[in-house]
Amino acid sequence: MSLNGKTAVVTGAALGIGRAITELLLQQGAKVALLDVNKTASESLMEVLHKQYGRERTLFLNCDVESEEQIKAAFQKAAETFGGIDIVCNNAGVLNEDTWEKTVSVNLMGVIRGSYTALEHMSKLSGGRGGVIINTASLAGLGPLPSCPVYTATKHAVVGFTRAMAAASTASGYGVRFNTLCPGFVRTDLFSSIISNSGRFSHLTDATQQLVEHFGIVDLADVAAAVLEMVTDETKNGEAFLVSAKRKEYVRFASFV
Ligand SMILES: NC(=O)C1=CN([C@@H]2O[C@H](COP(=O)(O)OP(=O)(O)OC[C@H]3O[C@@H](n4cnc5c(N)ncnc54)[C@H](O)[C@@H]3O)[C@@H](O)[C@H]2O)C=CC1
Ligand SMILES: CCCCCC(=O)CC/C=C/C=C/C=C/[C@@H](O)[C@@H](O)CCCC(=O)O
Repeated sequence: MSLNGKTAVVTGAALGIGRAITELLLQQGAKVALLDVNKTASESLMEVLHKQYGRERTLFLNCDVESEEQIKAAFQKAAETFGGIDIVCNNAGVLNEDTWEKTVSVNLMGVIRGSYTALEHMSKLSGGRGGVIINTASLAGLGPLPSCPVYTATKHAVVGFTRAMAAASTASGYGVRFNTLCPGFVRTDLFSSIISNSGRFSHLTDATQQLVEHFGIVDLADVAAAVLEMVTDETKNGEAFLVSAKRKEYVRFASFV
């Protein structure tokens, strides 16, 4: 399915998974607003994207997802520039067990802030045309990563928040689908930071290495493809897509009703 005429916002778009998602959405025809705090990486990516896709289909906005003011201004600018918003990927995340309050602030509060701001533009109840929101959690949102308890907590919270928002959206008639991306290990800057950023749990690095060996390293292309599937398949709402090197599947959660 082509994304021609669709407009996307991706947070943490300059590097790693966010960059891969951005490039795939552009390949499929969407216009993309790239939100990131890393101005240097964003500007060098923008040079590449301008050459490949022209200047009209991309917009870089320097935006820290920890800031309500910056995120509101960035979404407003994206909506004005492209004429509305159809797809939002709340992807920005950090892993640091030392500065764990910041990990909660970016990974959880940033996703909540991004989702609520997105709804102001996308909900059919507030004049939007509906659409889809993909929140990046992790395999660590489904099971424990022992060297990173706070990171694990934020990712479990993203899964729970996104599933609840999907149900809330259906019950309220927002016309917006919500799905969670749960990648296994991906070779990015965040992945490389594990030893320096595990804080008081740095002695558990070997246990992480065992998990890496067990789950393998998943390709960025497979992660981005999972996002595209959840964006384009209109039957997907409230799903969590597990994408590791060995397993690619929608998660089955226990039902208590
Ligand atoms: N690399 C991995 O193994 C996995 C990563 N993830 C998640 O995927 C997402 C992306 O991670 P990676 O691409 O690996 O990381 P990365 O470190 O390569 O890229 C993260 C991007 O987010 C940006 N960013 C960080 N804080 C920000 C903030 N406050 N506001 C706006 N932008 C900000 C960075 O500047 C960077 O461009 C994160 O949510 C991460 O938790 C999930 C599973 C596995
Ligand atoms: C090494 C850097 C970390 C990179 C950041 C990540 O988000 C990587 C994600 C990897 C997390 C692994 C978590 C392991 C979970 C297991 O405990 C297992 O219980 C998960 C099982 C999930 C399932 O089968 O449903």
